[in-house]
Amino acid sequence: MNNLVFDSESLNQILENKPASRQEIIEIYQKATTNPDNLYQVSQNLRKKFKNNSVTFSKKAFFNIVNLCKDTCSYCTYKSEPGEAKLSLMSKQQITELLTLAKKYRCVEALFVTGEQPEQRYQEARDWLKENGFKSTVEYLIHSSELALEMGMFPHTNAGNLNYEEMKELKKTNVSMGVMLENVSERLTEKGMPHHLAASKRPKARLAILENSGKLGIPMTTGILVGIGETIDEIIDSLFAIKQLNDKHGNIQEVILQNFQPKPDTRMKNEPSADEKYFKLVVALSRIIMPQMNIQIPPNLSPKSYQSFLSVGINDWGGISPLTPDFVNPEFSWPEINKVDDYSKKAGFDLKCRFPIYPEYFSFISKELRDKISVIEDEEGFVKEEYWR
Ligand SMILES: O=c1nc2n(C[C@H](O)[C@H](O)[C@H](O)CO)c3cc(O)ccc3cc-2c(=O)[nH]1
Ligand SMILES: C[C@H]1O[C@@H](n2cnc3c(N)ncnc32)[C@H](O)[C@@H]1O
Ligand code: MET
Ligand code: SF4
Repeated sequence: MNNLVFDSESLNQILENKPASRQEIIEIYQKATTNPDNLYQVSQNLRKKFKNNSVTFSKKAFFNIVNLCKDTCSYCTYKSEPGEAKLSLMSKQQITELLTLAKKYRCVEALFVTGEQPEQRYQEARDWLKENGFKSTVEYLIHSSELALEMGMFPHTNAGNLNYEEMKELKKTNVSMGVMLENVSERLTEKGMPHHLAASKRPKARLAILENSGKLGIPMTTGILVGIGETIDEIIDSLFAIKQLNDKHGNIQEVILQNFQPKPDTRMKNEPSADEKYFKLVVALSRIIMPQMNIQIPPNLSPKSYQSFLSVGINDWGGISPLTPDFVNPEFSWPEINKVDDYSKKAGFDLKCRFPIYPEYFSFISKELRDKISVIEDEEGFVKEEYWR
């Protein structure tokens, strides 16, 4: 590859004619490590071209349904053991109470999160299910999703590796679902690596889940956890794996780029958080690998600088909760929506409140769900201002 690739105009041309190849992306990255400006220019142009001047977010409440988990990821502080203060086993009443409160705060999304197959490993989880009248966590999620819909909120479930039948059931009530690929690298599952004790994070398993979501036509959120000891090649391979899935099924609605933050009670407590320069390069590469994709970074994980990511390619802030903590990163509180609005405006962008499902994917869901959205959507498919401001 010659120096032309580094020139932003030539880069643009490459992307006009055909998608960038893996090898081109590696070279673009290498050159950008000394001078990232051209790369940023191109990612910003693509972002403008496909996403205009909008940046979106989802006004959500985080339902920590059950945080017992049969797996152990070395970076995770969400997972709890029985008896710990942070253990969460939400009762039906607690779920109803939080839904009621979320409605008062004018939330649109109910984000349901669980550990991985908790009842497979913990008697406490089996007892909890029994007390609430359910045979499985998924059955409980189906019930919770129905409750959310009844109260006028839209469920988005991220319960890790669900099987085809389970996802098919949840599709009836969930407008979208999520599962993070994290990374496609087998190396990260080896001894001493972050996914060694997490069978559900084996790349083949995660890719199979995403493949199933494609077969089922579920609008799907996935993404990469950046800064967990991966190489840039492994990041690039992960991005191409997501692109390939989406080229096949067209159901990947957004890619979350989540920057690792160390947690004191985890094996990775002494590892540094993801380097911001590196993280920004990953954001920009994601935009040029998938020019039309919705690309999200969580603003709470870059509290001092999140607005600067608008100029390297992102177009979404993900879920922002006015009432619940981010149970995955509890030390990082959500910015106020008004602040995010101000910062976005100052950077030249209009903040819009989206549903958990993006407007481009409305045709994927049932008429029943579609009708529920249409009551409060504006001409562009976002949430009418009067429903969330
Ligand atoms: O508040 C959070 N929301 C998380 N979300 C929700 C996300 O921010 C958005 O609200 C939804 O994706 C809506 O599209 C996730 C969704 C996924 O599908 C997979 C992983 C996450 C991770 C988080 C998270 O760590 N914190
Ligand atoms: C729910 C999602 O949160 C992300 N996640 C888990 N632990 C951390 C951490 N320490 N820092 C940043 N993100 C994390 C993973 O990507 C997981 O899939
Ligand atoms: C905090 S992670 C929540 C979802 C699931 N346990 C996963 O890792 O994908
Ligand atoms: S990230 Fe998800 S699968 Fe991994 S330990 Fe945490 S809850 Fe379990």
